[in-house]
Amino acid sequence: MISVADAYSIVLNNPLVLPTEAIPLVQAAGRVLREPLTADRDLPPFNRVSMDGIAIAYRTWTSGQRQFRVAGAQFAGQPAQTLADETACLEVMTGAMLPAGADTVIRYEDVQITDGVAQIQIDDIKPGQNVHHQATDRKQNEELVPIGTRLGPPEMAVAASVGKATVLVSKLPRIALISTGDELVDVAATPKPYQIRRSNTYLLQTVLQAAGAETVLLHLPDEADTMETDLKTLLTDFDALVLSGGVSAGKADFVPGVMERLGVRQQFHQVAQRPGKPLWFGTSDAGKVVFGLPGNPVSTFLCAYRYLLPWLRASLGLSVVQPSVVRLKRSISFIPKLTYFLPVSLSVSADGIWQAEPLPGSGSADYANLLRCDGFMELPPDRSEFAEGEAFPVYTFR
Ligand SMILES: Nc1nc2c(c(=O)[nH]1)N[C@H]1C(S)=C(S)[C@@H](COP(=O)(O)OP(=O)(O)OC[C@H]3O[C@@H](n4cnc5c(N)ncnc54)[C@H](O)[C@@H]3O)O[C@H]1N2
Ligand code: MOO
Ligand SMILES: [Mg+2]
Repeated sequence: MISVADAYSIVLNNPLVLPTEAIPLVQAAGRVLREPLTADRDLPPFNRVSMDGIAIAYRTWTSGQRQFRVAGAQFAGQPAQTLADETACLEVMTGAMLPAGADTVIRYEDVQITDGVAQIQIDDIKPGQNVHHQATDRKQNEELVPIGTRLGPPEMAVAASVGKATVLVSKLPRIALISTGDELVDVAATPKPYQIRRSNTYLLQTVLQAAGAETVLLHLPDEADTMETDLKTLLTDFDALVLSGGVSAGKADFVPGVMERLGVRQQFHQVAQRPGKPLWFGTSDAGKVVFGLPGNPVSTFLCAYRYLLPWLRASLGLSVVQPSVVRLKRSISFIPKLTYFLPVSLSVSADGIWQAEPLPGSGSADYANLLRCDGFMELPPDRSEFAEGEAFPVYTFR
């Protein structure tokens, strides 16, 4: 049995090596960049007028001039005009190029235009005001967004503005989510008294799709030969397999043995944790990855958040998300020498500090208990009493 830390580093050291694909930017939201985004032009690319008004040469203001003949108008989308007569002004619109010969813009709210003459009505203007000067924000050829960044709203805006009509991203991994167990029936079925509906794969689909993977939900019966035949094909068709069930000590727990026969190298089996002790993890020479999650739903759930999700993020080239550290709202004890992942609900105390209410439920098959929880608090294996006010990492799933 290995520690949580060792299991976690083995999992993170075996990410998928995902190929890249060039896709239209309009389909790329949420995908992970595999090329840097660089500025093809200065940002902004020209001296951009930032207020509707008039443009003048500031030195006329300092010489005492307050009235300006309106010599024309510069609109956004037009090449820059020239203020030929510096004692005149040009009307300018937001987003327009600042006309040559002008350097300062006064808003319409601060001028009175009558019969083609603009009268400035404020006492103080600054040189260069209301102009968003070229290259103020970023310079041409500067790297704006590094490889390994997920394309969120700001990144999509920048990608569009620098002209990335197609963008190189990590191919979405194809992951088979496979429940095992003869007691399990389909969601649409009416279970017999000794059957239950298979819920784990729906939970796993929710976790993985949100993080950026293509998933397919499958089910295998407790038959070693059928499992071996089907899993052999699935290993070819998918980048990774996530099984739930069939990894503990039961006579129908065939996953480890079948994986061995299929040449998937066991990286570890059993972790010193609760829930999730029977966790199995393996890799194949062809670069495929297999998670054998313990079947108890809370165990599947915890292993998905503590191991599978960080692994998917690493495979996509994303950085690791650190858990938040939260104080216990009341003391709790846990005797076994295992890392305990305690279901908790989170709230803010009167003095504005996040706190965690222990909600152990009735154990790792009590998936309904998770409905009132926000995450799992990780309690270390080398002690059994945890006091109110002590702070520990929490893996949130909300
Ligand atoms: N003698 C021992 N027995 C067990 C041990 C052990 O160390 N020694 N480990 C316990 C722990 S911890 C867990 S977790 C479970 C894990 O067992 P398996 O991974 O073999 O899972 P199954 O036996 O197939 O199922 C366990 C439990 O979960 C239910 N289940 C399974 N799949 C689903 C699903 N897709 N949706 C909903 N519920 C599911 C299944 O009906 C069983 O009740 O082993 C303990 N035993
Ligand atoms: O992994 Mo188990 O979930 O502790 O029951
Ligand atoms: Mg079992």
